[in-house]
Amino acid sequence: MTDKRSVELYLKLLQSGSEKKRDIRLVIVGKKGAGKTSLIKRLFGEDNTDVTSTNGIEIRTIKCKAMSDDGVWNKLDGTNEEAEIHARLLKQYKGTIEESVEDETHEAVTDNTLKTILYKRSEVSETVSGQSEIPPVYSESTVKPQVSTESTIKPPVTNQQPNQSIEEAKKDIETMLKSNVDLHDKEEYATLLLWDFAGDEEFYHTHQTFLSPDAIYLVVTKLNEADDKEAQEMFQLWMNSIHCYCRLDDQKNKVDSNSSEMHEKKSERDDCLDPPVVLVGSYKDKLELSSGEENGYDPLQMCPSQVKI
Ligand SMILES: Nc1nc2c(ncn2[C@@H]2O[C@H](COP(=O)(O)OP(=O)(O)OP(=O)(O)O)[C@@H](O)[C@H]2O)c(=O)[nH]1
Ligand SMILES: [Mg+2]
Repeated sequence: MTDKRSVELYLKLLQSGSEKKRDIRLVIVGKKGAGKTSLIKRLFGEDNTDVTSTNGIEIRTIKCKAMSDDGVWNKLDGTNEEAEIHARLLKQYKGTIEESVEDETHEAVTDNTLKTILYKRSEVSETVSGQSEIPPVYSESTVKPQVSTESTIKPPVTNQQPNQSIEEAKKDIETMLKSNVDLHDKEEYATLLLWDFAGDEEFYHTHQTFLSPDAIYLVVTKLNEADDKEAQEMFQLWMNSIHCYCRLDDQKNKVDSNSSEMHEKKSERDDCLDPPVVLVGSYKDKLELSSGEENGYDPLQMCPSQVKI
């Protein structure tokens, strides 16, 4: 961040390609001691007998593989970071690699692929800026150096010679091509991010920074406190905070104090809660049920009646 030219270059390069985001952020919120961390541990089959209170936000990253169409995510074990990076980069050039494999030796594949990648890169830089502002990686035999005195962005200051960069790029691509990435693999790498929030009120002023519409929320509430006014207010606070960040248009989401209008809008909102919230009732073991309730127990009935969920 201290090298201004590198930042500009990086921002320009970001415009030269796009990728589908396959991350899901699951945010777990609720009042202090509601059982958020215990719930996560339980969901992942971990021991939850000795849980300590969360400080700030604890983030867990769970790597998965997912088919784009069936919605099933399978958890991956071990480190797949390198394979993931290789797959993400090579799949962009699937067609080129396959064409090259058909008529060339492995050596030529690398050269052709590299040529195409480099060519595409300089082509993009022309398209984006109207002039060649991004200093392309080049090789004497393929693409001519395009960094001239007219370039508005100079290459970042490094000790590397241009040929050194191209050699390193070649080596990287060779390594990737040898890494057995299955270009026909229909499953894509995906990441589940679990954000376990601390329930302390001291952290509530940070909500605006961390709550976003690009998440699914688990709101944890103690079932044995369903009649406690303070607990109800806290629960409502979480629901309101989350839905401050919805994406649906204002008309559908605005909670109008005018009651007749509110009832009309309420039914519309019922169908399209956004971002999605899953309500989890904890402390079921501490519920004192009367004899009639024991068999027909409905956790949703325990939710404070005036709370919109
Ligand atoms: N009896 C009972 N105890 C629970 C239940 N869930 C959690 N606890 C206990 O409640 C205490 C607090 O649980 P945590 O999981 O740390 O709660 P938290 O919501 O993560 O708390 P903070 O991180 O401080 O906001 C722990 O001692 C847990 O063992 C439950 O369903 N029943
Ligand atoms: Mg916790």
